[in-house]
Formats: sequence, structure tokens, C-alpha cells
Amino acid sequence: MAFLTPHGSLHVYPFLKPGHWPIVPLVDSSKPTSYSPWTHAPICEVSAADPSKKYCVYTNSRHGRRGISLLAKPEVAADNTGLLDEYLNVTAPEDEPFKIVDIPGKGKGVVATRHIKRYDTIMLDYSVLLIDMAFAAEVPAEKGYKLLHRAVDGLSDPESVRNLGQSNGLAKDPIENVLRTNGFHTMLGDEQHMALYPVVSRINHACKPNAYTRFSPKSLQVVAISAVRDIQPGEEITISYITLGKTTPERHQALKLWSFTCACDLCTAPPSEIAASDARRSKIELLRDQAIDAFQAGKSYQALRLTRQILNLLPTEELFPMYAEQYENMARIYFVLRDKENAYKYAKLSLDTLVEQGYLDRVRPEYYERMWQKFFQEEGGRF
Ligand SMILES: C[S@@+](CC[C@H](N)C(=O)[O-])C[C@H]1O[C@@H](n2cnc3c(N)ncnc32)[C@H](O)[C@@H]1O
Repeated sequence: MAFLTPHGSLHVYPFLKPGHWPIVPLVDSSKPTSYSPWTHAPICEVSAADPSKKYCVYTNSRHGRRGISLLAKPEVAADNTGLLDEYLNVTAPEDEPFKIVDIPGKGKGVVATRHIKRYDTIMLDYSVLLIDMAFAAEVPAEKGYKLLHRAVDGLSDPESVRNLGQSNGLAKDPIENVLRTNGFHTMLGDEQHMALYPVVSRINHACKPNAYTRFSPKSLQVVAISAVRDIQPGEEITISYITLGKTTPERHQALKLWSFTCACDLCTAPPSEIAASDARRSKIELLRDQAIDAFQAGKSYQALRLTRQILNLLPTEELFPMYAEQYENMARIYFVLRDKENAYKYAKLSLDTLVEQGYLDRVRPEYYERMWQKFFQEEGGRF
């Protein structure tokens, strides 16, 4: 039963909007190499845990604006060269709506230089480093650091990595520190990898962020940052490093992974404001559980009432990314009630929201069909 999966629906649609940047081929085919599509000869180290496995550095220094290096198993790199072709030649537009500045208490950060409208794309970035998560545990430290440094040195702009924030006390090596401070978790094929985005990495975390990240399902290594709401010039642009909607203790627990004390507006608000926000967030979580229970118990009208309450609470906590999911749930409940008009109304609201948020280019009739099919199947084809 896929009812109320957090943000699940956001990932099934095609990525959108970066198209105004030209797509460039990954390789300069005029200069073939024996290790094409890479511009550098790969170097490898064998896994200490399993000598049949190895990890290699694959670099194409001519790709995009800074080059790209993969530190991955050979089979994963070979399987994913096609994905790399989809990388965008992400050049810095002259009218970027942001600049990178010092932010007291947070190191550097990103600040809006002009008014940015809700849901506008603020920046696009692509990962210059993709590193297999298992590699660090399997390759002895000295050999591992050698590979890591080689991956960075081969980029056409290695400083874009070396100069990033290094605030992780656990790291023994500067590049490891950059990764621990700035790395995003991502998948390459079926394998867990860490990705490093040099510009996005300058964006600080906030528990009520004014921007959100949107990955391309086609090429998970391309990321767009879009505005959750209108952003004024001079305002810091923030994203959430953790799942949205958590209470203060839950957020602090989740942020331990990044080993910093959050100094965002919500965490530094007066205690009464923090308590009120926590109460609303706990209530939303409770209502979501209750709505699932009611829906699964066949109490559709109760599920409707609970979902409406959730929708009323979301704006105060600025949890806009949860709108589409809740509208879809309303559509699902009306579908079960065989109320076609309302099922269609909420399906449209959900899809329109996904368009506004940049997850869809436009609403196509087949998206409704897909939704009805999904609801139908979830109910075991009973209607
Ligand atoms: C991905 S980097 C963000 C950019 C970083 N501030 C820089 O100088 O490059 C993450 C690091 O920024 C700092 N940071 C991010 N969000 C913060 C917040 N809400 N409060 C305090 N420090 C924060 C922490 O040092 C964290 O480890």
C-alpha cells in the first residue's frame, strides 16, 4: 500500500527546466584515448576485504566547467558512462541571482542578489566527484587518500573542491574533510555513492528552508535548487539537509551526522516559537498516521477530515514540498468514495503543484490515467 509515502510521488516524473543550458558530449572525440571516455588513465586499488574487487579513479577533465571524477568499481563506471553524457554544460549565467558571502557563525553561505520568485530555479549544479560509499572501508587509508587526491587533481578546476568548507572534526585528510562536510548521498546504478556539488555545497542548512533540491531521475548527479517561496534580495538561501517537518529534538539528532550546531532562524527563535512549531509538526505527524489508519480501515470520511487538517497546518510550517502528496491523498480518498469530480479536482491540484515546483513540464492526460491506475491497483482492483 503506497498511501502517504513521504514525497514518493515527486520522483516518478521527468526532471525539468534546465534545458536552456546546452548539452555537450562527454568526450572530445577528436582526441580518442585507449581509456575513452576518460581523459586520464584510470588508477586502481584492490579491496582489502575482497581481492576480487577494486576501486578506480576515472576522470574526464574536459567535461563541463570543472571536469568530473568517479571513484568507483570498474563495472559501475562502465555502466554509467551513458548517464554522464546527460550532464549539462553548467556555465555560470551572467545574471545569477545569488552570491557567495561570509555568514556569521556558519562560514560561507549563499545570499540572494535580487528578488527570486517562488518555484524559480536559483541554480543548477552537477557533481564533480562521485565516490563509492564502500570504498573508504575497503581500501587502506593511505592508498585510499592517494585515489581521492588523484580524483581531485585530475579535475580542470580542482580548487572548486579544495576550497570548499572543511568543518568536520573527524576527518584526517583535507579532501576527506571536504567530503564529510559537503557530500550528498546519491545512487549510481544500484550502488550508494557520495556526490560533491561545488556550488550547491555553499548553501547552508535551515530547518524552515526557503529553497529545495531537485535531482534529475535521469541523471541523479544533476541538481537544481529552486525557491520554496519568494526570496528577497539580501536574504540567505537555505535548503534542508534532512527530511522536512521534524521536531527540534528529531532535527538535532538527524543533524549529528553533519556535526554542527544548527544556528538557523527556527533553532535560534525564542523558546515559545520553537515550542509552537514543534507542537504543529508533531500534530502533522500524528495526523498523517491517523489518516493512514483511517483510510486503511475503510473510514474514508475520517481520512478526508484528517488530511484537510494536515493541509491547513502545512503553510504555517512552510512545508510546501508536502502539498502535492497530500492533494494526491485527497484524490485517492475521493476516488475510493467514487466522487469523480473531487477526485479529479485534487488530482489536478497535485499535478499542477508538481508543475509549479518543477517536477513536471506540463500536465499530460496520461498522468491522470496513471494516477487512477495506481489507486485502482492499490485497492486490489476492487472498483
Ligand atoms: C555544505 S557546507 C555549507 C557551506 C559552508 N558554510 C561553507 O563555508 O562552505 C556545511 C557546513 O556549513 C555550516 N553550516 C551549514 N548550515 C548551518 C547552520 N544552519 N548552522 C550552523 N552552521 C551551518 C556547518 O559548518 C556545516 O558543516
